[in-house]
Amino acid sequence: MSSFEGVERRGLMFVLSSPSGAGKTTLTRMLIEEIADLRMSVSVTTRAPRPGEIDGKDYYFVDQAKFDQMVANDELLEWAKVFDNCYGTPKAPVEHALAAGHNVLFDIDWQGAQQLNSRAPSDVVSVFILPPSVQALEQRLHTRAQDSAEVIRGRMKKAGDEMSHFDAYDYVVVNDNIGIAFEAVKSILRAELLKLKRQVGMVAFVQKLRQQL
Ligand SMILES: Nc1ncnc2c1ncn2[C@@H]1O[C@H](COP(=O)(O)OP(=O)(O)OP(=O)(O)O)[C@@H](O)[C@H]1O
Ligand SMILES: Nc1nc2c(ncn2[C@@H]2O[C@H](COP(=O)(O)O)[C@@H](O)[C@H]2O)c(=O)[nH]1
Repeated sequence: MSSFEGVERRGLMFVLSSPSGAGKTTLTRMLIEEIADLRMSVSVTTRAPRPGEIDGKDYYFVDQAKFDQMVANDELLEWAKVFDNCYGTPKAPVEHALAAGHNVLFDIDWQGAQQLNSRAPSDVVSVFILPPSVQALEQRLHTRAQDSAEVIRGRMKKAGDEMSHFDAYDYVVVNDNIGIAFEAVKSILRAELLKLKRQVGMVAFVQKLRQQL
């Protein structure tokens, strides 16, 4: 448990999903920079690193045998096959962060969000990020300039499938202007952190206030 203005709080799992290129990596980086007490969950993947990606920071890059071993050893909180590669969330760091009262941020697909939701429904807050248009989505994938034309075509093909799961999320944000989308996502997180059920020390806090009257 952590403490916020003297009141003990329970950590939450904040999940962002979107079709590839809608902007969740950008938003997660902005959130981590600005919000204290928020820890990024670093996933394992069998995908090859993109230029500039750092092992242990952006992902843990592993081969299929290592990934399968992690699944068999129950080391992943959730995992899924996305665009022909495997991705998963290492369990131990998330459990340690939550136990220490931190909030944990996840950039995962709809299958992972579904698995987290069924494990810990009251601790998960999920946000689906949409692009303002299909043209903008494709443009962003090209501007990012980190995937081949073939990979981009594949991701655009699957964007519709990913988007069809928007209604399983708690919130939906259209990322047109990045500043506005960031403010929206931040407001969601701040409001969720103030929910009474997460401020587990509030009963004691109010009792103390009343005793002083
Ligand atoms: N509101 C925005 N307007 C214009 N460009 C944006 C906006 N948001 C993000 N981008 C750009 O779009 C590209 C894709 O964004 P990002 O990598 O964050 O997407 P993603 O959803 O994490 O994709 P993936 O699922 O493939 O990892 C990046 O180059 C990013 O700088
Ligand atoms: N279910 C999970 N999905 C994950 C995880 N880590 C990332 N992802 C999702 O995969 C796609 C592709 O990511 P990219 O980095 O190759 O562009 C994207 O939708 C991510 O959100 C994970 O641990 N579990």
